[in-house]
This record gives sequence, C-alpha cells and structure tokens, in this order.
Amino acid sequence: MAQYSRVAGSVALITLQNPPVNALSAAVRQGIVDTVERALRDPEVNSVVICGQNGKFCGGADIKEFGRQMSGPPLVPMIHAIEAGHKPMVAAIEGVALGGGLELALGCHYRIAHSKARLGLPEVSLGLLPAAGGSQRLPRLIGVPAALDLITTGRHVTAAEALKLGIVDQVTDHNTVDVAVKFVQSVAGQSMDSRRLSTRPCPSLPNLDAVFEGVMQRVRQSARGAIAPVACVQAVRAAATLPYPQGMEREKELMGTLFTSGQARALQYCFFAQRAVGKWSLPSGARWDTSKAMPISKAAVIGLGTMGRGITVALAQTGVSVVAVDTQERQLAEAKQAVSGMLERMAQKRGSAPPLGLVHYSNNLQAAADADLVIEAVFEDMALKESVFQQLSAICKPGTFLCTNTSGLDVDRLASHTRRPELVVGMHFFAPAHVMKLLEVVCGPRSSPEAVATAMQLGKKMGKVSVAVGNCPGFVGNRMLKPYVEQANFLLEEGATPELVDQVLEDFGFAMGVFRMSDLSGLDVGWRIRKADKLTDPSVPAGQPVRVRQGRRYSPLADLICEQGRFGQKTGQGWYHYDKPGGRVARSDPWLHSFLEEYRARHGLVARHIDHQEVLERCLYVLINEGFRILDDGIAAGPEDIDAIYVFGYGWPRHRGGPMFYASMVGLARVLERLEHYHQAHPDVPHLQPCRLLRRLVASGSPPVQRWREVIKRLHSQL
Ligand SMILES: CCC/C=C/C(=O)SCCNC(=O)CCNC(=O)[C@H](O)C(C)(C)COP(=O)([O-])OP(=O)([O-])OC[C@H]1O[C@@H](n2cnc3c(N)ncnc32)[C@H](O)[C@@H]1OP(=O)([O-])[O-]
Repeated sequence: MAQYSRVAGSVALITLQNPPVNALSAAVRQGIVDTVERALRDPEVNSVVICGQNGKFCGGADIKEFGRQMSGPPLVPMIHAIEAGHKPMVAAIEGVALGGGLELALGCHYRIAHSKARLGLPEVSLGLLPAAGGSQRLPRLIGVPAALDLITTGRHVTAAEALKLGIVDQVTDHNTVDVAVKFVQSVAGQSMDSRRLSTRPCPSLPNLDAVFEGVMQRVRQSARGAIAPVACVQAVRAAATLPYPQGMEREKELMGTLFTSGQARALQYCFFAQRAVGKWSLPSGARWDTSKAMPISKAAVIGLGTMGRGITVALAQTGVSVVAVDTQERQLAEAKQAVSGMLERMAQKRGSAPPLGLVHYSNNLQAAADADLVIEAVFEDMALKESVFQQLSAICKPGTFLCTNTSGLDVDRLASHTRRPELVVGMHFFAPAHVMKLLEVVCGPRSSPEAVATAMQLGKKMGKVSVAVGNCPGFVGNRMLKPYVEQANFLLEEGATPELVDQVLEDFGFAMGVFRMSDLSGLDVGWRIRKADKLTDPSVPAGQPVRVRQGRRYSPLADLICEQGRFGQKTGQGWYHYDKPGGRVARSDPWLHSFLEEYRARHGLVARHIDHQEVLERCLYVLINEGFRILDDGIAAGPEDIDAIYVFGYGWPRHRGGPMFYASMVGLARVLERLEHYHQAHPDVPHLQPCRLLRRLVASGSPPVQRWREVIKRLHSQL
C-alpha cells in the first residue's frame, strides 16, 4: 500500500509500504493511484514527493505476482498519470530503485538519490524488459548507448554513476526525503512540460543503424539463446526510431512474448532459488534460522596453489584478515606475488586501495594457531589432507572451524582425524575462487549447526551463493557431472566427435561443451582420481576387459588420451589441438579423429550416425537422473539447491533454470520414458536406469518443481 501525508504545509508525501523492498504489488499500485489522485485534487497541495518505507525506494514489480492472474491497476497508466500531473513530483530514492521502481521514478519530474542508493533496470535477468515505459523513457533521458548498456545487462549503478549518466538530478548524503521536500517546494508552480520524458525526443545518433547492429551482434553472442536481451535491444530501437506512443506499443508487444515464455519462468525461478538456498536445513534438523553463525575476523588458508590463492583473495576482499600458509618456500613466494597482483588489479578496477595489509604469509602451519577458521586447500590427496587435519587439530585454538576445500573427498573421514569433528565442514570453492559465485558447503554427519552456519555466512559475505550439501563422493555438482562426462565419452565410442557433442551442448546454452571444458580444467585431474579409484592403470588387475569395470561399461578413452601426455590446454593438446601449451583457441584435431577410428576398429565398434537429440538427451537426462538420486539420498534438500549449484558453478544456462527445473519443463514423464529407452539400449550403464524418486514423481502426477519437497518428504517418511 501507499501512505499519504502532508509535510511542510503544501507537500504531499507518498510513502510506499510493502516490506522488505516495497515491491509494486497490486495493493501498492492501487495505493499509488489513489494517493496521486488525492494529491492532484487537494487544493492545499502544490507538489509531491514519492519515497519508500524503511530506507528503500522500490525493488520493482512484485515478482511473486508474475505467475498469477493480474489484478490491481496496471503500471503503465499509473506512471503516465504521475508524469502528466500538473504538480511537480519528485522521487526521493533511498536504498534501491530497480525495475518498475526506477520506471516509477522516471515518470516523476525529478529524481533525488541518496549517495548509497543503487539504481537499475534488471528486468532482463528475469527474462523480461522494462515494460512500464522504461525502455522508452531511459534512452530519451540518457541517450541510446548508455540506455542499451543498462537495459541489456540489467546492471545496477551507484548514485554517483546515475548522476553522471543523468538518471538522477541530485545526490545527497543527507536525509533524502527532507532534501526532496525542500527541492520540490522550490519548483512548485513551475511548468513541468520540459520534465516529461515521454514528450522528449530521443537524442539522435549519426550512425544509428551501425550502433544497433553492433549491439545486437554482441548481445546475441553473449545471450547464448536467451531471448530477453534481444528483445531489450529491439525495444530501445523503437525508442530511437518511433514516436513515443508507437514505441510504447512495441514495448508492450515485445513484453507480451517474453512474459509468457518458458525462459522468463526459468529466470524468475532462479531468482527465488538463489534466495531459497540461503534458508538451508539439514537432515539433523539444523536450520538457517535456528543456527548461530560465529563471527570470523581471522582466517588461515593452507596450501597456496591456484585454489588457495583465489580463496585468500576472496577472504581479503571481504575484509577478513588472512594468514596464507605454504610450507614450500618457492610456492609461497610465487603465491605472494600472485595474490598481491590480483588484489591490486581488483582494487584498481574499483578505484580503491588494495587490502594488501590484511594478508600475512607464513611457511609454518603454526601460524594458523589463533585463526577463527582455517580453509585447507592442499593438493587433492586424502593422505596429505588427513595429515594436515591431524596437525591443525593439535595446533589451532579450541573452537577454530576446520574447513577443507575438496572437490569430492570424504569430509567425515577428515573430521575423524581431529579432536573436534563437529567443527569440520567442507567448503568447496570453484576456480577461480575469487570470481566464481558458487560455494558448496559440505556438511558431514558430525558437523555442528554452528559450523555449517558459519561457513554459509562467510560464503555469503564473500559474495558467493552458498549451498549446503551432504557428504558423498563428488557432493552434488561433481557427482552429477560424472555420469554426464561418461555419456559424452560413450558417445565418442559410438561414433560422435568432440565437436558434435560440444556443439549440441553449446547450442543448448552451456558456455562450453563437455570436451572443451575438460581441456580447460585439465584432463590429468580426472585421470589421477580414476587411478586413485583403481579404475585405470597401474592397479587394474590383469585380464580385466578394457571397456568394463565392476560389471559396468567403462570408457578408457580419456585415460588413453592422458597416456599420450595430452592434458588439454595446458599441454596444447587434449580433445582438441591448441596453438601452444596454454593456448585457448580449440581447433579440431585430425590426430584425435584417427585415434577414435583406430580405437573403434580395435574394439569392434561400428560408428553410427548420432543425432543432436540423442546427444542432448543422453548427456542431460543422465545428469538429471543423478540429481533425482541426490534428492532421494538427502544430499541436497531440494531441487532449488541443485539448480543453484548448476547455474552458478557449472555454466548451466540460467534461462533454462537449472537441470531439475529443466526436467520439469520438458515433462518428467518424458524424461522417464527417454531414460528407460536409453537404459534398455545400454543395460550395462546403471546411471541410465531411472531413479526411484523420478518414478514416484511421475506416479504422483508430475507436480511442479516447487512441490517436489513434499513428495520427497513422503517418500522418506515411508521408509
Ligand atoms: C510491466 C513490468 C515491468 C517491471 C518489471 C519489474 O520491475 S521486474 C522486478 C525488477 N526488480 C528486480 O529484479 C529486483 C529484485 N530484487 C533484488 O535484486 C534484491 O532483492 C534487492 C537488491 C532489492 C535487495 O537485496 P537484498 O540482498 O537486500 O535482499 P534479498 O534479495 O534477499 O530480498 C529480500 C526479500 O525480498 C524479496 N524480493 C526482492 N525483490 C522482490 C521483488 N521485486 N518482488 C518480490 N519479492 C522481492 C526476496 O524474494 C526476498 O524474500 P524472502 O526470501 O525474504 O522471502
């Protein structure tokens, strides 16, 4: 709703009231319509200030209302009435003015922002465009290039940048409402004709067509199949080329297509999934709202390879004092240089001082003694990690949380090497750790609620999307990745090429196909793990069939590639050829193609034609099937957790909502039927066998993804 009051005698103050972000729900829109009418009618009122309760102007349209029947007054005429009003209207922007919130402010005649406010039109990240006139008013206010940037990226700008761009008229450090009230009195009685953005022409550009062509090309390339960024460009083009009323018609038409698209549903689901994962709960009953996170002012990072360095940077950026430890002098010296360089580059971008003083270096584990939390990031080797945990347990003060950055090792086993296993959790970062948004917080059966809450909160402070997961080989992300990569290798055996598989996955929207990604990560990593798991030489017993392990189909292709010294980008050769070691441009490799042909001939495999649909279904449905197993096993609490992990850590295209959401869009019955089909064709691949939860969901009528938790709960309570 919106509250109406009178201040300074003749100023009407309209305050949006809809905590926590004053979203424009039907009730708020009705409130605005009523209070604006009242202010315009009231002869004692000569000017109007619009603000938001609790220091937040407005977070935009109420996203929760999008999936429901539209009710209440629409935004467009509401904003037109404000703009057309004969009394000056000022938006007093504190906190945020986002989406419909900024569009409301653009309808006002003036905008005054607090210096800490953030503004933006992030609709594109929800699969929409600023369709309450934002795509038409903003270019008229700040010009086409700047408007295209803001609208197609959805990025938020600071008040200072907003002032520079001309979005706001004034920025203040004082009480914004008071400043706005004072200001609006100074313009009361003046004509507002020149302040109505809809009546202004769009600033002209000499090379309009070239600008739009360039932007459209860039947007299509980076959108990876997302339709909203393209529609945003089309809407701004309408602002630049059509009179306002026709531009509004075009905006409406484009929004109509987006609003009902599956992509908008997927992106809005992602918005809520990202927030849902913060409300974690564990099988032990521990929950986000009943577990206390401990403050962390000093942390230690043990092991300064690529991951340790990134984690050190991420912690220092957050303002946490870090002692970075590596017992090898050379590694320590290199890390010191690398960490300082990263901190300096990031600070330069931000225009602030690098927090170099927060990082101390040591070659002695003893330096971690008084840390509140330690993150071990040594080489992925169980024996080495066990030894480090044993030492840390003896060295660290009572109460120090001991975390391991492992991509899949048993966190509980590590905990058993310490005196206080309840203080041990996994913190699985993704490379580069100071950039990637995802953090899997791995809870062992003995991890205390405080330890989990502390790791989750520290992740949030570092700007990560932290997802609490259970302890099993590979946790959630890598556990699901394993059968996905395995299918890709099987497809090569059957006649596909890395180029075909990658093309299909990239067309689907992945930033990189599975083979290009493996080359980037380094093929030797998986090889080492397979050796440790005794899947490949030297420990495979003599007489073991090459393509079978434990009675299941096994592809040794990746092992054979590694035996050739082809580890991917780092060696200049892997599934593809690169110009030089460390090269980034993947080129098709004739050697690889003959190698595949020889391999098939050696094993009596006849290459067949494999179509795009089979590649997509086998790679994705097997991954999804493992996701259902993870839910059934209680390793992830709900589908949102899995989807957040895949969107923020594994390059799953956000406009497809994550693997579990995608499965619900495809139809669970269809996923089940295809898995059954492929399992029948490949009975020696157990990962293709549809999992119990998937069958149960289909039997329950394939409820929407938001209701899966109920089915999982019922399934578990029947055990
Ligand atoms: C014709 C149409 C044209 C216009 C289209 C639009 O405007 S599209 C919209 C364009 N606007 C945007 O895209 C802005 C989206 N919002 C944001 O980016 C951030 O929430 C923030 C920066 C406003 C605050 O960040 P923060 O870290 O301080 O807080 P937080 O993120 O944790 O959220 C707190 C709670 O508020 C909830 N909630 C938030 N916004 C909305 C909303 N619009 N609606 C409903 N709910 C919303 C959120 O779910 C959470 O609820 P929970 O879990 O407690 O039940």
